[in-house]
Amino acid sequence: KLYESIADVPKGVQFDYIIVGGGNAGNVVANRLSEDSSVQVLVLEAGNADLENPVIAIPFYCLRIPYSYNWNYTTVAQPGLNGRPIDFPRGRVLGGSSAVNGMWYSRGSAEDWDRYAQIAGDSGWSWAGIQPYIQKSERWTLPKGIDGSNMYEPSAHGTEGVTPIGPPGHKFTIDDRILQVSKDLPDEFPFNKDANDGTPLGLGTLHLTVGNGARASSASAYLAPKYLNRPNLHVVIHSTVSRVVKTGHENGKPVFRKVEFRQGVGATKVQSLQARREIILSAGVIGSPHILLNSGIGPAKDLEAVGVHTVVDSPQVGKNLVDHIRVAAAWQVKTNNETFDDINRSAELNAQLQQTWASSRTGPLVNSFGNHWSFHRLPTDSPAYESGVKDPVAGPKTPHFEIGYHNGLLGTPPANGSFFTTTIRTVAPASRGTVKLASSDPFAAPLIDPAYLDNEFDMQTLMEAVRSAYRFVAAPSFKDYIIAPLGLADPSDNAALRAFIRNTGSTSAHPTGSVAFSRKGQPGALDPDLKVKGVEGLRVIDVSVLPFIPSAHTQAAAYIVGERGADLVKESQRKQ
Ligand SMILES: Cc1cc2nc3c(=O)[nH]c(=O)nc-3n(C[C@H](O)[C@H](O)[C@H](O)COP(=O)(O)OP(=O)(O)OC[C@H]3O[C@@H](n4cnc5c(N)ncnc54)[C@H](O)[C@@H]3O)c2cc1C
Repeated sequence: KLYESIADVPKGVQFDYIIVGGGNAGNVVANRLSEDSSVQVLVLEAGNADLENPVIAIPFYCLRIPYSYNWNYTTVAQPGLNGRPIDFPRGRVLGGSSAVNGMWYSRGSAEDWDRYAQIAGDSGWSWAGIQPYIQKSERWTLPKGIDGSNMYEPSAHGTEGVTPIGPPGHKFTIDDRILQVSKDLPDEFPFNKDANDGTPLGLGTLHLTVGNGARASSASAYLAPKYLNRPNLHVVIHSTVSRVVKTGHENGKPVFRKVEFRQGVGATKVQSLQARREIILSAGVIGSPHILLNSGIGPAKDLEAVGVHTVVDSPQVGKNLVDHIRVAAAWQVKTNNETFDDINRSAELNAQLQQTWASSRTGPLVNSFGNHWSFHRLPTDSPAYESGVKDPVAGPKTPHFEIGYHNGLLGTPPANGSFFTTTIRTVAPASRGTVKLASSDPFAAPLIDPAYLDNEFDMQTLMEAVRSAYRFVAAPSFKDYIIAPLGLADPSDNAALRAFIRNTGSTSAHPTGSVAFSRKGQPGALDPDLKVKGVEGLRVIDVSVLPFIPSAHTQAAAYIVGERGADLVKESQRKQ
């Protein structure tokens, strides 16, 4: 059941598992662990639960989601972005970032996952090893009126899982023009029917976590009423966890089976709860390392610097933060009343479309903010290879960068004009950043440093990616459509291109890696079974566990990590 307050949970229940964070991965874990009716599962989520709010439920409004559903983090000043600190969004609502994201669903390359397995020394993390978890999480669903041919490879998709996933449900006239580029420029933009089959390179139709025209989040899917009604599943919102607390020693290691938390906005009282088996941190790439550091599990030197007592010196906690740096390039296009700029500037049109959405779940509001993506390798003669930085991709079939295609301006357009935008991101960056404590106050925001563009490899990748986007709009099928670029005039002017990237670069909101796994017995934050090294009773299950960022949008990884993480917990339980 969903509770507003811990005081409402039936008295006397002893929780076997306490999951911190009812986000993307956390709700998957909660669902799977509560399949066993003999265990009691508690989820503590800091945010509220607001799935019916149209701004969350209507896919097209994903760029309008207000700050009240967000942790409102800001990075530290980024030297690679000309000293700018930037917004760093993370969902703070039941469903976590899956309730506020753009819903694009991509798994990365088979090589990404095979590298995880190799790092972990655990074939369960390989591409072959994760297939059962993809099947468990995915329920491939074609939207009304979409036949889906040329949009996916059926053998790569599960139809029996929990989360509805499918191609966009509304076709724009520009869609044919975009796909025509794969015929105009087949060497650079080869057609790829399905980027989710382990080989993402090429241009094709993207996939979305949308079902019956509405956003599917881990809350709407994994906490659907039939699951939330289980008598052994308890989800409490408005509960911000500050620390895990040592409760004793087992096997010569400190045990952490207690959480401290505050309930409600502005509350000062700290409450605590103990789990019989495990505490599972699913608080995300910032929340999970933040809680560990607050608890004295982290690099001793950094903890002492802010006056936090070290319980376990774990140098890798909070290290290895990686995100996909991105820029957006936009063009004014010949007006055809077909771009979504009109929706973004007309309240009247919005009202009409909302009615259509509500009555038939059709129309442009069933889409996110783009229908196509393309994934690319750097050319073999790229100056990136001369940068002295090791090529960060997982293998030869893994992309270095991605271009997303958008049928309008992202954000509020001017009063007149129609636009086309590309979002351009490195999907295999070399940069590595940190999450650190700002102070010993466990409720103070941590210091977030993604270290964007701190190396020439990433800069060269993004420069090549921007040039590629400009070549895209110069393709025969596009060039009659384009009027003029809005920002950067000429991407062959290297100085201007660098300045454009440093002045406008921002987050893709895909950070991973801040509590990463490594081989058992090797330095690192977690073992391959996601247990915190050097500790008993404590695991992390969210995208912070991935030692490299996947060459993909990261929610698919959250579902996969959640599914496999839950199985690993069950396996430990069986062994006990
Ligand atoms: C704006 C935005 C757009 C994105 N777009 C896409 C996209 O289109 N496609 C894609 O694949 N990915 C996208 N992503 C990324 C993707 O959504 C995330 O990588 C993924 O959902 C992360 O899952 P997670 O379980 O690791 O963390 P989250 O889903 O962020 O879950 C963490 C949860 O823990 C809670 N929490 C944190 N700290 C505490 C605490 N101290 N106490 C209690 N609760 C706590 C949070 O409120 C949250 O609910 C986007 C992300 C954002 C923010």
